[in-house]
Amino acid sequence: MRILVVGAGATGGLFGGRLVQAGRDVTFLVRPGRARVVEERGLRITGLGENTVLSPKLVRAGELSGPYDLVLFTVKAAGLAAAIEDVAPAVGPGTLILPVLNGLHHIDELVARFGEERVLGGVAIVMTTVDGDGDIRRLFDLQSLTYGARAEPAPAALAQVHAELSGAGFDATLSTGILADMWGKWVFIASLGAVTSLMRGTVGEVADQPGGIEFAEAVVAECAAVAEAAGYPVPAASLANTRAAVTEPGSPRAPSLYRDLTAGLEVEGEQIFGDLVDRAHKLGVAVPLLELVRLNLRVYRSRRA
Ligand SMILES: NC(=O)C1=CN([C@@H]2O[C@H](COP(=O)(O)OP(=O)(O)OC[C@H]3O[C@@H](n4cnc5c(N)ncnc54)[C@H](OP(=O)(O)O)[C@@H]3O)[C@@H](O)[C@H]2O)C=CC1
Ligand SMILES: CC(C)(CO)C(=O)C(=O)O
Repeated sequence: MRILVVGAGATGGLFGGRLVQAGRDVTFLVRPGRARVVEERGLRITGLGENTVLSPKLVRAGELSGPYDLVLFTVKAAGLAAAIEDVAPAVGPGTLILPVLNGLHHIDELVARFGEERVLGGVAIVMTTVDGDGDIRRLFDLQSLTYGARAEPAPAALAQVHAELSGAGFDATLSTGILADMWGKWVFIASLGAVTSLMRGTVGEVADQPGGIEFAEAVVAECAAVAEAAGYPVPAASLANTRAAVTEPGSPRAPSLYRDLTAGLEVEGEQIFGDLVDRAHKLGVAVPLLELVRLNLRVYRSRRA
């Protein structure tokens, strides 16, 4: 199976790198700057005692030949529209597309370009970043990828995709309820992102202040209410995990959105919070805290512009 990984950043570098290590036929679609770094240093995965150096196949936009069987989309939201056009020559009638972006906004864009039947749902649970040297640094011992068909019947090639992704050094799960999984992850990332980005602090820094835990719990309640109204209530155990993760005193936890924010980089504010607020309004759910986060990040983004 020919696999194209779009982007060799924090998520694409890790999952694509693991697939390369496992001997799968993987090519990374990269832009010139990233290509230079990977060609000079190799694709390096570091952190948690690891020092892996790989020399994967790279391809640039305009050099793609023939369709791939699986396209793993690992760009950030701001790069999605351009990446969709770059990757189009690699998508044929039998290609399946597996995006790992947070939220749900990207599904509509991918479906509009490539068709309903081609786009799977996906959830990545990792904590990785690209460091100053261009290496993929693992910050936490999490490596899991969950994917599945968003509607029945599932594409025939999905079983083969699952076989290719399995046994490659990360947890690979074929889900029969991927939309619910995506909503669950969205509630988690929006809760964690809202608490840390609005307060400009890690989970522990917020939880350690009077009122911090109550604030975080109120954020989780808003996010969960939207998911429930949308028809994807987060199971109680999963919600309890989310609540525990965002209220833990002393915890250094923070999402990639917070790392981007504190580094002065572009953030996925509209995709993670704005989209949730819009859906809440349509569903009649009150989300004053999420509206505040959206406004806060809009101000941040306007100052960057
Ligand atoms: N990092 C994490 O721990 C997690 C992130 N996520 C989500 O995954 C998604 C991806 O995030 P992440 O991997 O962190 O982002 P990164 O910015 O680290 O990586 C994205 C990569 O995509 C590349 N890219 C963008 N456009 C193109 C293009 N047209 N062609 C080729 N490459 C392109 C960028 O290349 P260039 O270097 O040229 O800019 C960059 O290397 C986000 O939605 C994020 O929220 C989900 C779970 C965990
Ligand atoms: C919260 C986390 C680490 C889970 O994978 C994530 O999705 C992110 O940082 O973007």
